[in-house]
Amino acid sequence: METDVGATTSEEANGSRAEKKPTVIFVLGGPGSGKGTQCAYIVEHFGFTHFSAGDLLRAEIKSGSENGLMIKSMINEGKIVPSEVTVKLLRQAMEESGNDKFLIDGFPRNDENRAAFEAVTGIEPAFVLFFDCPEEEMERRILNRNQERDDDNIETIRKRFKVFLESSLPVVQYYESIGKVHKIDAARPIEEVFESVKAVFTSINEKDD
Ligand SMILES: Nc1ncnc2c1ncn2[C@@H]1O[C@H](COP(=O)(O)OP(=O)(O)OP(=O)(O)O)[C@@H](O)[C@H]1O
Ligand SMILES: O=c1ccn([C@@H]2O[C@H](COP(=O)(O)O)[C@@H](O)[C@H]2O)c(=O)[nH]1
Ligand SMILES: [Mg+2]
Repeated sequence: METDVGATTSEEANGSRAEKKPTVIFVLGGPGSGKGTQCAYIVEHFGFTHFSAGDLLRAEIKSGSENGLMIKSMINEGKIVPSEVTVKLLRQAMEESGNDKFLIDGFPRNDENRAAFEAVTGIEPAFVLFFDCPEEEMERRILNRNQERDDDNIETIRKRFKVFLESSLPVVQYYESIGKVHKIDAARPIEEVFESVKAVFTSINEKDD
């Protein structure tokens, strides 16, 4: 069965039945803080489907889409791709997944992203995981990562850090102000970080029972 992401059913239009919205968790943190790494573990243990917004954008470049060149040049400059492009890709991926529990990694990147996602899908995140890590550690990790990403060079990394501080941290602060952030110390070994992540998911599952 397809997950209905932000669509309105005829019954809803009549006001007779509200559609159950999918559960979305935003996974935020600076470049190289370990978002993708931890999401892989969460998927294994808690049955979520993981979408990295960056991965979806890189796939869009590879697909030869008409937006490909624009996306490629934004990524190479560490800039934030327009919300309409990213939200469309996320919405499509969620609809096609067949799941109703999503980890959205590396999005929203700015306040406009956040507002566009909520307006288009009608979904607010259940909570936000924020991986907190010092810049020197993130830089070390990215420079040691061998994924052949065009933006994993020191010049673009510094631009990505600047954009993170100026545009993405305010989104985390917004969610903090409404009590939705679980902050994780990400400057520890992978297994230790996951112990803290696991504790968040376990306590939320217990509350739901
Ligand atoms: N806790 C950790 N300690 C040491 N290395 C780590 C840790 N977590 C992840 N790494 C490594 O650091 C690199 C970056 O991790 P990852 O790709 O998960 O980060 P990310 O937050 O998704 O980065 P980006 O925002 O650039 O996509 C990878 O090579 C990964 O293996
Ligand atoms: O919502 C998003 C996510 C990513 N981008 C662009 O992609 C790169 C790489 O993102 P990662 O999360 O590190 O994979 C990022 O620097 C942005 O240029 C985006 O525009 N919007
Ligand atoms: Mg990543």
